[in-house]
Amino acid sequence: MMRYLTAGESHGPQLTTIIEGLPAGLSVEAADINEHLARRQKGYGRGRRMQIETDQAQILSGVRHGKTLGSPIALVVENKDWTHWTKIMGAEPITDEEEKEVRRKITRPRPGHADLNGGIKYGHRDMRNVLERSSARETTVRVAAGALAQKLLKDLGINVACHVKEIGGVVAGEQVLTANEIREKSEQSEVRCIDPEASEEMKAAIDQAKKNGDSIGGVVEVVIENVPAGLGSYVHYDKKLDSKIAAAIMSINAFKGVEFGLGFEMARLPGSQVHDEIAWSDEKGYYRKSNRLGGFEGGMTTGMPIVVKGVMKPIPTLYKPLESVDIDTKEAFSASIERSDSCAVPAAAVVAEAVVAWEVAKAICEQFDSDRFDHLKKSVEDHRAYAKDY
Ligand SMILES: Cc1cc2nc3c(=O)[nH]c(=O)nc-3n(C[C@H](O)[C@H](O)[C@H](O)COP(=O)(O)O)c2cc1C
Ligand SMILES: C=C(O[C@@H]1CC(C(=O)O)=C[C@@H](OP(=O)(O)O)[C@H]1O)C(=O)O
Repeated sequence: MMRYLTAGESHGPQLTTIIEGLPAGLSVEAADINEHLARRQKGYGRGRRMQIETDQAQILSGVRHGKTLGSPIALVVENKDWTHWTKIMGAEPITDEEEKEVRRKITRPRPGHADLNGGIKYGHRDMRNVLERSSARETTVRVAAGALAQKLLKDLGINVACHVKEIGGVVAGEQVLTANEIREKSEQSEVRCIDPEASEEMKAAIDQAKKNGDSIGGVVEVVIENVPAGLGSYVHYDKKLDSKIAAAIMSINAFKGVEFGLGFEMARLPGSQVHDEIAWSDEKGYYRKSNRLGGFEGGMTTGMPIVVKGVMKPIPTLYKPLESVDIDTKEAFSASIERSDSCAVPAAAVVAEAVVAWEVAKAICEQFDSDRFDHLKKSVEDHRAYAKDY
């Protein structure tokens, strides 16, 4: 089974992930990962931290001469910012005097961040201990793990893309494009949006929010094309692949909702305008005449593109902070102000792409012969041929 763990604090020395279960013999190089790390760092609306970091993955185990070994893969990404935080974030004990000097204790929790709940849960009186791990800095290594999943999918002929549909109420116009076209067009936009006019309006909305000391959220979409039909299962609740993808999206910091295909609009439409008619052709085998369900029926892939959206709430840290309470004095205060992004929706789209790719790759490796990549490829090809003529 494919799985990974991550470790690391936002201002600690590095982020680490250990990834297990990828087949042996998959071609992988650091460049495959770094491409996605760079994409995640980009995007209009990010704060100063992204000018400090240049995220690069070091592959420490599990890959030899450009091929996976089948053994656990350890990846690390350094935090360049660590050099400014060694005393504040170091593991070694410090004296009371040193602590007074270096500590930036957080006692005024930010509404919408993990500060207060995390402090109560773990008994921390300095909510920096919560912030450091609840920070979306951790998504760096999730994108690194997702990059390996994306490499596996790519080598099986499965294309993955993401783009931004909405920021701060500005909605991109609808376009019918392939995953590769979405990737190409969205990468040309500073907000990762395929509609150039909406891109400019989104940037203006971000500027305005920043000027107001406020933040804005939005909607991202992930598209995965050429997925084999029948991934996942209907036989048990925990085997439904759409539910795993939904959980993966919801696990991204600040994500509050998920939709497949027409999503919540389905509530307002009759069945005849929601379900996708089934057809068969010599060339394609079974297909759907539309893809309003976003690639899933019964917790299983239909073979049509997976189309999933996630909504990101506005960033919680506000330069004009909301009211909060100091946990030492219980007095009302403005919440802490930390260096912050004003909008991270374009970056979050890349994270969404990575976590969805991971779930799809994992489902493939669970369903097919996956100790060796060459066997996996053959097994997927055989299944495609079988499903076509079923
Ligand atoms: C890519 C990305 C960047 C983020 N940047 C910030 C930020 O600069 N400041 C902030 O307060 N929250 C930021 N967030 C959101 C917080 O991490 C998130 O709101 C927090 O962990 C609380 O979790 P919840 O919103 O899921 O409840 C970011 C999220 C993502 C995905
Ligand atoms: C570091 C990243 O995002 C961070 C996510 C984040 C948060 O609270 O989630 C807060 C900010 O961190 P800092 O306080 O160091 O400026 C963001 O920059 C990153 O995406 O790599």
